[in-house]
Amino acid sequence: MDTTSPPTPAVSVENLVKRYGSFVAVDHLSLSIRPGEVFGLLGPNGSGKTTTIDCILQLLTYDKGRIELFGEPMTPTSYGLKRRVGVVPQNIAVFDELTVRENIDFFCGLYVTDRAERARRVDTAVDFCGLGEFASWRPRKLSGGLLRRLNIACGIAHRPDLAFFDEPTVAVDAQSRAQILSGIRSMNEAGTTVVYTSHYMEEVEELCSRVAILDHGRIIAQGTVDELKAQVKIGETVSVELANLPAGLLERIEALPGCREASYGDGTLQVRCANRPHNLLDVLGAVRDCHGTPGRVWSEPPTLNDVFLELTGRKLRD
Ligand SMILES: Nc1ncnc2c1ncn2[C@@H]1O[C@H](COP(=O)(O)OP(=O)(O)OP(=O)(O)O)[C@@H](O)[C@H]1O
Repeated sequence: MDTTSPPTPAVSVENLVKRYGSFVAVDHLSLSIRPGEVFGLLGPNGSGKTTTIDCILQLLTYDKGRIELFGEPMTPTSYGLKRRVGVVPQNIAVFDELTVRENIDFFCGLYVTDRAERARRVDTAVDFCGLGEFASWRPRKLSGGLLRRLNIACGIAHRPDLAFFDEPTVAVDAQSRAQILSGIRSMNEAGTTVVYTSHYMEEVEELCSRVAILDHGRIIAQGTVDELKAQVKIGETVSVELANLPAGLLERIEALPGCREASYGDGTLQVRCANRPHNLLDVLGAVRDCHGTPGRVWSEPPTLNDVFLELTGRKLRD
């Protein structure tokens, strides 16, 4: 018999309710984030992600619920706990009149008073976010990607045990995105628990050990990406290159038992399938019967985006 008790959660939220007037933005939400995880919080616009994070951080009052960090109740005056937390907000929050380094030093100084130690941590954060050559620049001269990296450096320079990243890669180029993601990964490897919200499913799939999907202020699914994929009825997407769409093929495909949705565009037939065997063979059989001449044929397993669409019925940015 396994007698080891589960580790104390880094974040525990029980029955959280937040109303704006009569509108319920967070509706009896409970979640538990284990220490050492990268936990993804996903949901369509307005589903309550930022509100939940702001309640956890005590930046908002809430109507009901219990919030604990590392086993201690989190309250507006939990200054000891707040020191252990880093926040990278969705909106860039830096001072225009300070340089890159001065900004990071200011935010780090809210938690670390020892000057020598603070200088070391600021240096590390500057390197970590690849801001070395821009350390003396003012924010208005920085590109969007560098500004995001500065926003991150300000949130994590004090080396928190728990870090919240609210859409940190919005509107950044591929290079900054890669830098941000690898930075978050190495922070996590060094021991920081990470809570991550994003509208980019590939990022979440790559980065997060567990995910919760929110809709209308409620958690509608929670688990590892593989567990979520197993919960829904979607299977692979089969794609077939066809120079022309033979008459009757789309109707024939749509009548297949495994077809959930079929479309043709840009010379490619795409069939989203149910989770059942022989989808590829069935699709190719229908193409052959309609005298189609396939070019390339490929099949992709379901993605987190497919899971999200099935569960919420919506694209992330609708
Ligand atoms: N101060 C406010 N007053 C009234 N309603 C608000 C307020 N702040 C947020 N809301 C509403 O609460 C709901 C949840 O908003 P929230 O910002 O938490 O969503 P989100 O999931 O973070 O969205 P996004 O992906 O767009 O950042 C939305 O319907 C929003 O309009």
